[in-house]
Amino acid sequence: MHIEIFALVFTIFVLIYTYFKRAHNYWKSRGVAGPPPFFPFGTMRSVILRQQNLGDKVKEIYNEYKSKGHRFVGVYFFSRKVFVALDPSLVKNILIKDFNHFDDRGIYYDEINDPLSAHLFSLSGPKWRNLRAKLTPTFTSGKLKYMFQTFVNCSAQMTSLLESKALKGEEVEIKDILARFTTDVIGSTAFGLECNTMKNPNTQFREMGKRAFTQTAGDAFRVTVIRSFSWLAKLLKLGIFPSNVTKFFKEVVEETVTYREKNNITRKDFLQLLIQLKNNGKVDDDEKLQAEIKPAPGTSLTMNEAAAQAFIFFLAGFETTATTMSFALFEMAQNRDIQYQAREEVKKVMNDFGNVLTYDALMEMHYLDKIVAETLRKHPPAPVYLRKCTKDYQVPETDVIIEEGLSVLIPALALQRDPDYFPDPDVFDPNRFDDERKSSIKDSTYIPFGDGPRICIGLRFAMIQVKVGLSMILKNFNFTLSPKTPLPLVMETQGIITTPQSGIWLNLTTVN
Ligand code: HEM
Repeated sequence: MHIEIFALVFTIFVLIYTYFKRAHNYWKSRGVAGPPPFFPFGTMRSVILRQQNLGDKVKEIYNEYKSKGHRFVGVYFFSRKVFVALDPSLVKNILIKDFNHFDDRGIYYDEINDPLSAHLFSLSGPKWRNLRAKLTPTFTSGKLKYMFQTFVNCSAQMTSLLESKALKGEEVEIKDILARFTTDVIGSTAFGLECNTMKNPNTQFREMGKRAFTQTAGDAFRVTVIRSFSWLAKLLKLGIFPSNVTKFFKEVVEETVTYREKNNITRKDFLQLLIQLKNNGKVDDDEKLQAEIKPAPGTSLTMNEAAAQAFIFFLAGFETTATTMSFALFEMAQNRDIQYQAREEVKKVMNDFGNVLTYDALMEMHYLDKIVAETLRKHPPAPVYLRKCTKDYQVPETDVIIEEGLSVLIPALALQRDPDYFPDPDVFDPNRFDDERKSSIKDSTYIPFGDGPRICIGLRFAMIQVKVGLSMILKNFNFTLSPKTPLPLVMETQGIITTPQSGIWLNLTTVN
């Protein structure tokens, strides 16, 4: 009996091993270079075991293979094959020129059992195209101007909290406070909730937001099943996020929409625009947000679809922008002349606008724009991102075919830290984005928001939020790096967004 069990286990092991061996021969047999794969992790052992950040690992591979003259490489996550584009012209083809071969991300969604998963980030094909067309008008500068006061109100609450800490001489972990600021902004604009996490850091909204970004062992197992056996995930009705998280966000949207419709309430936020899409199939022109428009049949959003978009705005928007502001402050804390110049600009512009932070004032802060651009170059929150090949694609000037169904990885961090494109890449130099120098940046080497038709839809919203947060801090505080911040920064090894493991600690003093 023991021998039979042993034989069975042995046979299963041999079968799995053979399967992996064969899978791991894929790139070599096609003449595509890449790091040698090992059973069972493939080429990403350190990332899978959470010993290394994905962005850093890809940068390591990029540097090694680019220096050997390769324009692309093949890697494996377990047995999953991933094509990595190293050459900017190839990146440009994938994101822009030959987009019709790569218009999907290959992210699992299940409209029926997990309606919140069917959002703009995960949808593909005509469904994505149709939704993108509908949502694009919600991000025009006119609509963002309309919401601007919400950004300012939330930043004022943040400034009061920072002031109380500064006056007590307390060090602050700025990433946490900025995440509360961005949670308040998105909570208000996408869900219509006054979260006020500055006063109450443990609101259910923030807790649920944090839970969505934390991966327990159970979550990791569920996500692995979803990624590897999507048919089984659909059968078992598994969702990407824990069910209490999706239930919470779905109910918030449903309750707020019902309340607004019943009481005829309108507000200047995304949710109002999503309600318009639900009822009318399109958003109103900027000047007539409350006007009646005849519904265009079959084009409106359902309640679930509206909730899914609010959910992705929150997921894609709060951590990315908080991280960007944190890194900008980290760099300015160490480069005091840059901090000084930025503060002088903010003070001057504010003075010109009667000491009120308006949308137009923000647009005049050009040095701050360069600081944000350089922060996103040196510390892109999304160090890599994925596309899925939807139609076989022959890599130009080669015989290599990227087959339909394969994942394609874009190494944003590696390109943006490549000394061939950005000399002294580890130096924080906002003047790289001066008008004349900016025009010489090679195409597709600076891509913190992606590029092409699937470029980040929240780009302008993000820039406004980041600039509002930074200008309020610069105007009100001088800041230095606390010795509590470990140098060099150590990045989290889990999650896709680059974020410092021990946070960023600052000492603040008020500006007179
Ligand atoms: C600094 C902040 C942000 C960064 C660095 C960032 C970065 C990115 C990147 C790299 C992509 C993928 C682009 C591609 O595949 O070509 C993306 C997509 C997306 N982002 Fe952002 N993002 C930021 C803020 C936001 C905000 C504030 C929102 C919403 C309010 C948002 C919503 C989205 C959505 C919905 C997509 C998917 C677009 C589509 O597939 O059509 N992002 N973002």
